[in-house]
Amino acid sequence: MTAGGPVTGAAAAPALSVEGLSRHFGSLKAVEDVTFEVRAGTRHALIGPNGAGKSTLFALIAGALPATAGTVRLHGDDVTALPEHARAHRGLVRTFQHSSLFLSATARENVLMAVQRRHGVQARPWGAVTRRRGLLEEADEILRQFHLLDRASAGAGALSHGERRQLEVAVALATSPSVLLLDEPAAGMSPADTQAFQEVVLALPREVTVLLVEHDLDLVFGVAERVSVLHLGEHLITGDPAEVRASEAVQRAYLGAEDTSDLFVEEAP
Ligand SMILES: Nc1ncnc2c1ncn2[C@@H]1O[C@H](COP(=O)(O)OP(=O)(O)OP(=O)(O)O)[C@@H](O)[C@H]1O
Repeated sequence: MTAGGPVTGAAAAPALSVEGLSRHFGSLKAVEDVTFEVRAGTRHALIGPNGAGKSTLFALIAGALPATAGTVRLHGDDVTALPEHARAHRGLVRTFQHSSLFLSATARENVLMAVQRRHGVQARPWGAVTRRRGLLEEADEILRQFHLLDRASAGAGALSHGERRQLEVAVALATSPSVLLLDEPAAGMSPADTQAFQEVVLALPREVTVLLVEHDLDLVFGVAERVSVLHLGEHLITGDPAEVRASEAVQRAYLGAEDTSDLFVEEAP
């Protein structure tokens, strides 16, 4: 395994792949023999009805939960044995469903701390944050991309729910990930916040591959170029949105689920 990045010669490898990945809880097969790939540079969504195994699979990919069987590869490199922080160090970075921000620090300080970590500068959230001009400018540029520059001096705890979710992605992006895992970002968001968040995801740089686990199918079909569907722990299909919508197996899996109608409504032109 090569430390610090993709394996040389593996340029054609998918950004992320899972092969035969399983996680059992006693006799419950929460994730069972799942195999799919996330191509480099794509916005890829993972969906499925309640209890399908999405959160468990996400935790296996991030390294928060050990697999019962199978392999996780990052840029072709087997990272299955690595803990979450080591995967993050290699560029596989997740945002959390529950806020991971320093709520007593400002929006700018939150991004600055992530920028500092990337540059190997010691960050001290409880004290004065080093204000090196270049790092500060970098942090402000990220805040600008996320339409948060005018909120830079606000405490993260004073931001609206939607702004906080955007700040979480800004903080993750500041660590320069190659694969960004977004864990149900629209949870608890208003439709307007979800729309703003969709624009943020669409504006992310192409060097960053995005894997999104999300219940809000408007957001999923608004951003995803590829979609993987889980059902009862098993992988049903990975394809482009039209293929997934047309899949009878997917239609059967969603039958009776409240969000079925959304799944099959054609996208607005
Ligand atoms: N720590 C655990 N111990 C035992 N069973 C678990 C555990 N975590 C998840 N499960 C079970 O695994 C199955 C898949 O759960 P998971 O949360 O991964 O599904 P999900 O698709 O994310 O569901 P939802 O959409 O409702 O969040 C469920 O039956 C759940 O009860």
